[in-house]
Amino acid sequence: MTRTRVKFCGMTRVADAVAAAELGVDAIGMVFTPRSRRCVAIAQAKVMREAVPPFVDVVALFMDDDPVYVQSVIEAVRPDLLQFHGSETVADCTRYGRRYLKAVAMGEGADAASALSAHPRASGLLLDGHAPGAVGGSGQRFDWSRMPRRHAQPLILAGGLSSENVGDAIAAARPWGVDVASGIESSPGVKDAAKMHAFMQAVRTADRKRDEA
Ligand SMILES: O=C(O)c1ccccc1N[C@@H]1O[C@H](COP(=O)(O)O)[C@@H](O)[C@H]1O
Repeated sequence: MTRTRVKFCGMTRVADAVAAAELGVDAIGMVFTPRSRRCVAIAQAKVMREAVPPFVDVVALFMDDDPVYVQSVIEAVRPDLLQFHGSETVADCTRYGRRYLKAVAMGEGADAASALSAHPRASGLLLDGHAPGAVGGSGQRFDWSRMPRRHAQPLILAGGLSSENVGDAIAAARPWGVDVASGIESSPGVKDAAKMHAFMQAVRTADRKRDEA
């Protein structure tokens, strides 16, 4: 039975994190890079972390951030996974001794195959839309046919997903997982309960269609 994994990213409110967990998400993302509109304070992240039930992973997202800051987040929030969105090398990602996801920006002309092979130690690779000049989490999608069909590590599709297009994205790219921030929000960092619910429904419908095909 197909079960596309789901991560809701950019959580800043406890109620949103709890609602996402109740909907059955596999992971909740918190953004710690100060360059993001969704950057959450460590104190607030600790409260959210405590509210997330077992069997739901907490993912801490960074983008070329100072290692001292990254380490302070790790110690305070105790995330299950790290997610790196910048130009971090393997050494930058592995220095904390934690499991991590590495994002690959799928801008025009990006070579997905070589970008993916550059991070053999990542627990998963996240292929993301890339809007020139934007930081990330900007709702920019990419051509899903560019997503490799097979790879040694789990591949996660991100960028501009919403309840309206995630079914088509899953049918086209058959990702191991999907990740969404802006498509489930009313404003940056503020999640919309109806959009979160509709997104999960759309994923499960797409999974059923894959099994019936
Ligand atoms: O969400 C952010 O603010 C963010 C900042 C910097 C790097 C990545 C960020 N979010 C990640 O972007 C993708 C796609 O987001 P969207 O659905 O297109 O808004 C997702 O993986 C977020 O984790």
